Amino acid sequence: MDKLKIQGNGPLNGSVTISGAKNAALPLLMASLLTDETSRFYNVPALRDVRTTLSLLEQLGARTETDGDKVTINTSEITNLIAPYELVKTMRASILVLGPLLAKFGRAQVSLPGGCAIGARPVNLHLAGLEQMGAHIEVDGGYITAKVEGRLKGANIFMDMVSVGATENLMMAAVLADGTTILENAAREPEIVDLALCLNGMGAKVSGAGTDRIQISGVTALKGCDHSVLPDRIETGTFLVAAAATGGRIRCEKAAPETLDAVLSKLREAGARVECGEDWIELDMQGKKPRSVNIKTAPHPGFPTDMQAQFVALNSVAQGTGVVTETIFENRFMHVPELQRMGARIDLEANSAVCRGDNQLKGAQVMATDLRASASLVIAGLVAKGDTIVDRIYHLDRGYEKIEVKLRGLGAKIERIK
Ligand SMILES: CC(=O)N[C@H]1[C@@H](OP(=O)(O)OP(=O)(O)OC[C@H]2O[C@@H](n3ccc(=O)[nH]c3=O)[C@H](O)[C@@H]2O)O[C@H](CO)[C@@H](O)[C@@H]1O
Ligand SMILES: C=C(OP(=O)(O)O)C(=O)O
Repeated sequence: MDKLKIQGNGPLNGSVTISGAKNAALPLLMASLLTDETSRFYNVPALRDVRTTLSLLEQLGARTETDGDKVTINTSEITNLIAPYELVKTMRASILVLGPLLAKFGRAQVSLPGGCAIGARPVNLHLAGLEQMGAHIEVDGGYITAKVEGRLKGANIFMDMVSVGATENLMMAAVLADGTTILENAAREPEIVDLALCLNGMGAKVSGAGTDRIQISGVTALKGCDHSVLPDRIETGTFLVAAAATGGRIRCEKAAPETLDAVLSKLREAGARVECGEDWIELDMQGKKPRSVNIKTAPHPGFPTDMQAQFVALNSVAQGTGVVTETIFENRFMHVPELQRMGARIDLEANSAVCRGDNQLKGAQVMATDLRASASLVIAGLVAKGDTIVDRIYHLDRGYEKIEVKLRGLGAKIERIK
């Protein structure tokens, strides 16, 4: 199993190119199931989750070709409508084949994703929305079996929690439904806007994406697409926090600053000078230590839960005390005990982490437990005195493209140990 060895060596400095967003790429690739034609995607990140998605699509009968960051998918011969446990257990986003398969082929069988390190993560909203659109759904033996007679029917769906995945699944189901679907209390994440943009490019009629009310007028068929994946706002935020924690100065190229308002505002509060252009962000700590910040996660445009762990690492070395409150997932503080092993002074109180800064972390052997927890350990390793070994980095490889290569480009001493 690969590990990362990090030797804390001062401020990050330089320029880094941001990859396409994992959380945009996964639903976009699944959307190729909605057409018989060929779809072409650009700026697709080379990630484990993308490879898993392509394997899943291939199992269903799609033909895929990857050439650098371009992925071509032909879905003219989908022969299998089952997403098996072996793949779904490694990537929860596999549930996103359910809406497209049901809308296009009238049936699908998808393994229940089950819980994961950060929480239970049920899919009740996905299933309830599809049922409202006329699907008959059974859950048995760990599998969701969904069927519909003829086409799905447009419906007015109110989701009583804001869910990114349910919004995406129902949006993809609704584009081929008979009639109009309204999704109320929809998630407003930039990745949903990107999906709507792609679907409209395929001939769908989606409006309101980016607001909490999305309207979809169903059409009978969609064509293939040519779509470039949105830049990864979480990868961008992770590099910016790493630079801030080390007192450094970096420039993120090919980024999407407009998707990062809440994160940039917290970085400014932490004392960073942040400047943005159309597709770049520069952060400069001017050699200073960051100040601790208080954070409360919330659905977009609130502060993203996927950036929470990185800010816990930042607060652990910043000046003063910062309180980080997690409101989206019930178990997303798995990084805290590992950071404590490096000397971080953090108290967990209900769903808050009270981080006392003014502290020098020390390198240690730590274990990655989930994707963003891993990122926080890497950041801690960059500011710690001595060597840090991060184990189980397969979590990191799900969502960060060549993170050690990119960090080395910024001057970090980090290597992958096979
Ligand atoms: C691949 C992808 O895009 N993953 C992102 C997506 O995950 P994902 O789409 O799984 O997250 P959701 O937005 O659905 O989850 C938000 C909350 O709603 C709950 N819930 C969700 C669905 C449901 O049917 N019932 C239910 O109770 C979840 O348990 C969680 O507490 O959004 C999360 C929240 O921004 C991010 O952390 C993930 O990185
Ligand atoms: C939780 C995350 O991803 P996923 O929903 O794929 O588990 C994440 O990207 O931080």
